[in-house]
Amino acid sequence: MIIALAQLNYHIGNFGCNQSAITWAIQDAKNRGADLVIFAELAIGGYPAKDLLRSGAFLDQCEAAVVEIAKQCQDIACIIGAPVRNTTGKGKPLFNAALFIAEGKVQRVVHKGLLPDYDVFDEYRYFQPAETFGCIRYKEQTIALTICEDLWNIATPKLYRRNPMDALREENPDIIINIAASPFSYNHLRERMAVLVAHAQQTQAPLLYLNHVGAHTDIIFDGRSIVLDAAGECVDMMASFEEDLKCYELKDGTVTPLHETPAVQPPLDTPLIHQALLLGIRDYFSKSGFKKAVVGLSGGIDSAVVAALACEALGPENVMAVLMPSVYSSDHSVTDALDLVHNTGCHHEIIPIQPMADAFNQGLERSFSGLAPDLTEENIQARIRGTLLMAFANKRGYILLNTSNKSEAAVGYGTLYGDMAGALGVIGDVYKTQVYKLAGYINRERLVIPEHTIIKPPSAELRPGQKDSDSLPEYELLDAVLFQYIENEKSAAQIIALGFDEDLVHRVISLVDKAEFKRFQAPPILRVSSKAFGAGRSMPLVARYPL
Ligand SMILES: Nc1ncnc2c1ncn2[C@@H]1O[C@H](COP(=O)(O)OP(=O)(O)OC[C@H]2O[C@@H]([n+]3cccc(C(=O)O)c3)[C@H](O)[C@@H]2O)[C@@H](O)[C@H]1O
Ligand SMILES: Nc1ncnc2c1ncn2[C@@H]1O[C@H](COP(=O)(O)OP(=O)(O)OP(=O)(O)O)[C@@H](O)[C@H]1O
Ligand SMILES: NC(=O)CC[C@H](N)C(=O)O
Repeated sequence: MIIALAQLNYHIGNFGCNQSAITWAIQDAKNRGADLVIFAELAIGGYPAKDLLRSGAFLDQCEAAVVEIAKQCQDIACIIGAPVRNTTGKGKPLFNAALFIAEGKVQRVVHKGLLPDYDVFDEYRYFQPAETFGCIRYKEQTIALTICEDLWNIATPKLYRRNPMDALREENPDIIINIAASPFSYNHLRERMAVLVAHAQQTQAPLLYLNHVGAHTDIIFDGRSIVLDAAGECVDMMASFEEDLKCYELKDGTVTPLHETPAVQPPLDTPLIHQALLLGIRDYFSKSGFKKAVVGLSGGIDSAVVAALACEALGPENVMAVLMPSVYSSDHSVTDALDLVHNTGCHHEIIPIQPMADAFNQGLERSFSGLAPDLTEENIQARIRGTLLMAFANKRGYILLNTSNKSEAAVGYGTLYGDMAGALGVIGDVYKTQVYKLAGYINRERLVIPEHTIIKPPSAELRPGQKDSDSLPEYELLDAVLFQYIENEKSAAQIIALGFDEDLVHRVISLVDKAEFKRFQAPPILRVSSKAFGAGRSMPLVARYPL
C-alpha cells in the first residue's frame, strides 16, 4: 500500500482556499500512485476554529466540504480530520473526528478519545470524547487510527484515566496513524518524538504522524510530520514550517519512503524560533489580508530584531520604520536605527516627538502644578510614539508590530497604550537573553542588526541616562527566574531551593503577578515556548496573589 502524507497550511474558515489545497493534494497523491492520502486533525475548518465550532453555518460548510472531498476519493482512499455533529443526544454537540473515506463515501468515523484542555487547548468546550476504540481495515491492513492527544497519555503522572492505544493494540495493528494539530514550541519537539517512539515500540508497528503547518494568530504549527519504523527509529521527517507531500510504501510491516531522505540534524532552538516567528508574521498578514507593517525603531535590540524579522517575512519594501527621538534619546538611537534601515532596505521616517511632549506637558501644567515630574511624563513619551505609529497604521493601512519581549511583558516593564500598542506581539514569547541570540542568528551571514545595537546596555531612554538595569535585575538572572516561574511553574520556595537569592525571587514573582492587568490588554503574542502569555497562561486579573 502506498500512503501519501499531505502536510498543508490551512486557513481557518476559508473553505474555498482549503478545498483547493486538499483537491490539489489528492490529485498529486493519485499521480504518485498512492492508495491512501492522509490529512491532519480538523483539516476541515482549521485548527483551532474556536467558537466558529458553535456556528451551524460553519458546521454546514464543513459537511459540504466532506461531500466534495468524498467525490474525489473514488480510486484513492483518504483520512481527514473534521468536526462531526454528535447525534446521540448525549454530551457535547460535536466529535473531533477522523473520517476514513473510500469509494466516494465516508466509510468510518473515528472519534478522538483524549481531549486536551490545558495550555492553549480547549477541546472539552466543544467536543464529546470517544468511549470506545477500534481499528479500521483497508487493503488487508489493520490501522490504529488516532487523533493527536490520543497518543499522549504516556507521561507520568498520567493526565487521563484511559489510553486509547491499550484497546487498539489488542487488535495487533499493522500500522499506527496519528493525525495531529500539535503547535510548535522550541521545547516541545523532543517530547513529541519521545511520545511517538514509545508507541511504535510498544505496539511494534510503524507509525505515521501527520501535523499541520502554518500560523493562526498566536499558534504556530511547524509541520515536521514524522515516520517511524516498528522499532521506533525515525525513517523520515517532513519539511519544517513549510507545506510538503510525501509518499511511503507499507509492505510486510515495513514503511519505506519513496524519495531520498537526507539525514535529519537535531534542530537548535534559535534557528527554530527564527523560522517560527517568520511564519507567524507571514501568515498573520497573508491570512488577514494585510501586506505592510509599521514598527517604531529606537536603535535598541528589540525593535531592531522585530524590524529585521518583518523585513525577512514581508519584504523590506513592505516595512516602514518610524524613528521618533526625544530630548532623552541618545545620538546613537537615531544612527543605530538608520544603520538597520540601511542594512535591511526598509522604508523609514524620522519624527522628533519633543514638540508633542512639550504640548502635552503644557496642557497638563495647571492640573499637575506643584507635582514633580515622574513616570507620568515618561509614559507620555511612550504614548506619543504609540499614537504616531497607530496614525501610520490608520492612514496607510499598515499593521503595527509590537516589540515587547517576554522579560518585559513578564514584569510589566512597558507603558499601557504606549509601547504596548500593536496588533501582534512578535517577540512577546522570547526572553531578552534569547532576543540577543536571535540577533546573532539574524546576523549569521551578513550584518543586519548593527553591532552597536547589540553591545550597548538596554535603555528605555525616557529620562536622562536611564538604563533597564536601574529598575530590573540583570537579564541573565531575571530570565532564569522567570523561566522557572513561568515555563516550569515553580513556586517561590522551589525557585529559592534551586539556589536563587530569596529577595530577588520574591521581587520578580511579585512583579510578574502585579503585571497581569497589563498582559490582559497586550496584543496576541506569537507562541514559541511551552508557556507563552495569552490563552495558554490563564490567570485571574482581580485576585489576591501570590498565595
Ligand atoms: N491592577 C490594575 N488593574 C488595572 N489597571 C491598573 C492596575 N494597577 C495599575 N493600573 C493602572 O496602570 C497604570 C500604570 O501603568 P502604565 O501607565 O503603563 O505605567 P507604569 O507601569 O507605571 O510605568 C511604565 C513602566 O514601564 C517602563 N517602560 C516604559 C516604556 C518602555 C519601556 C521599555 O524599555 O520597554 C519600559 C517604565 O520605565 C515604567 O517602569 C496605573 O496608573 C493605573 O492606572
Ligand atoms: N526613539 C524611538 N524611536 C522610535 N521608536 C521608539 C523610540 N523609543 C522607543 N520606541 C519604541 O518603543 C519600544 C520600547 O522601547 P524602549 O526603547 O523603551 O525599550 P526596549 O523595550 O528596550 O526596546 P528597544 O530595544 O527596541 O529599544 C521600542 O521597541 C520602539 O518600538
Ligand atoms: N491537538 C492536540 O490534541 C494537541 C495536543 C498534543 N499534546 C500536542 O501538543 O501535540
